[in-house]
Amino acid sequence: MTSDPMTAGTPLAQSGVPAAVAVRGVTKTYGSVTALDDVDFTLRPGTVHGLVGENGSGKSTLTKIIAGVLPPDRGTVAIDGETIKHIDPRTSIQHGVRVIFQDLALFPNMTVAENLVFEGDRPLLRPISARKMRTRAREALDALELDIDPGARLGELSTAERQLVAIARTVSSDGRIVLMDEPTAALTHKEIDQLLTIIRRLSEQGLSFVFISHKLREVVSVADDVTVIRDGQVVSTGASAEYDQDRITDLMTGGTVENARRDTPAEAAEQPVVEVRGLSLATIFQDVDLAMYPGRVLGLAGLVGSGRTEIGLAIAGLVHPEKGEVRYRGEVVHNRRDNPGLQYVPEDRLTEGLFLDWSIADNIITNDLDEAVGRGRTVSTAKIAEVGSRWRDRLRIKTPSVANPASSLSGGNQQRVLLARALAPRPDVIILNNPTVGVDIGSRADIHNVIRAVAEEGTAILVISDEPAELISVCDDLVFISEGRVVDRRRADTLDEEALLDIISEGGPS
Ligand SMILES: Nc1ncnc2c1ncn2[C@@H]1O[C@H](COP(=O)(O)OP(=O)(O)OP(=O)(O)O)[C@@H](O)[C@H]1O
Repeated sequence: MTSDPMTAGTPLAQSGVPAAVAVRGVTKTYGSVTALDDVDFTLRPGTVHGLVGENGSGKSTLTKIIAGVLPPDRGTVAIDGETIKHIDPRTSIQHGVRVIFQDLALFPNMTVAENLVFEGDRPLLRPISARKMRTRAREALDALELDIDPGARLGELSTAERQLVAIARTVSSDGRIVLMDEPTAALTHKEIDQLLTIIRRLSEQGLSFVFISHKLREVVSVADDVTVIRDGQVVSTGASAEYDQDRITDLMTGGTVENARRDTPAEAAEQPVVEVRGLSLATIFQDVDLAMYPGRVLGLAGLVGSGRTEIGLAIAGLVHPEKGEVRYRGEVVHNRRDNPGLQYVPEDRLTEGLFLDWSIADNIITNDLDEAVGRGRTVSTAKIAEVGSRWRDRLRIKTPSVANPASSLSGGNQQRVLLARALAPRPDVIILNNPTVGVDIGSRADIHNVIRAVAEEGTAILVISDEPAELISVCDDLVFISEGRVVDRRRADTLDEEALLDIISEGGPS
């Protein structure tokens, strides 16, 4: 274990003022897995604290302990200088701790105002008046200088706006210590800037934030302090000025991560496996033409909301276009859902992806049941375990046993199970929607290597992504989508990140 002797485990002291949160000597195990091992963590009041680490390093477990959702096996949690004996969610909330989970825990069918003033424990017989609710909602939105209509239904807002409503609710309900897990995963670059500005402003007003993100650039820019966890242990903690992305990456992974660019193969000579012509659906996408070739990785670049996901879904047969056609090996396909040669990996693994109660191995094998047939032509549990273990090793899924439920994995490791499931039947076309969302930097390089290796084997791959570095590093060709239309096509090796970002944000060639 590499550690940073200068700072490892050193509490960030601030003279005279008690820490907003002080975690001391916390250990937490799940069965044979030690998720946290004697962890110290100090959140100074009025600061933003970036918490970083690879997938499965223990970040979510630490936030759950501070939020009182999980009891520690050993160690203590103090809030504002008061050590809390048996921390539970109610005590943590009473002390001003609020967690903004990735799913935001808001109510899409209620208005913004109703979401803002919702109190789960308010007696039914004492409802709040509509006028009071509007006033309180307005105040909460104004406090963050947000231009959002309190009467709008939450489900109609963009993800970024919902994120901001979640923060406004936290502030208006007297939250003072805010724990945010991957808050920017679904936001555009502009929305991320807006969110980070609001977080900075609120911290200057005295709120304290724990900010978990795999996007190290954001962490370095927004945080006052940084803590790096590796395998459940704090390997470094200190002022963010002492860190840059490279140093954090080294500390997280214990070594250097190489993120190579793909050696683009020679011009695609063969026939395309998939050919898309004139694909249109209402105002969502129009006249999309593209081709996917064996052994090549095509990137679909564009802003969130540009229509790129829907185009990917239409190619996968999960959304029905109104016009145009998709050909598979020259034949027009009518029901692509029946085609095991084509696999789609969704971005949202919790709602669209995994069977969380099933074992990791069962999740992987569902797509490749032939492989599970043993002697006597019955499904063999030994074979299922064998296939699961093979994929665990190949994608470095961090688990002591593939018999464990998928719910026992950290978010980034769940992402790998989804990928394994899609790759198991050896598809000849695979569509990956944001394949490394929520995945740490070391695992991202692993997943990129797997994508390249699968392409080498002859699979045609479509990668939908909003990460310029990812598109550049893994793709051969790029198609840019803006407002549902193809606005540009480039070979990836002719662009750098900046040029790519320019095309995406300007919505076409300059
Ligand atoms: N309910 C559970 N049962 C068993 N093991 C668990 C459970 N929850 C987490 N773990 C294990 O504890 C370790 C730490 O997981 P945690 O979710 O805290 O990681 P993380 O740093 O938040 O990862 P990610 O970046 O992928 O979200 C992992 O090895 C994970 O597999």
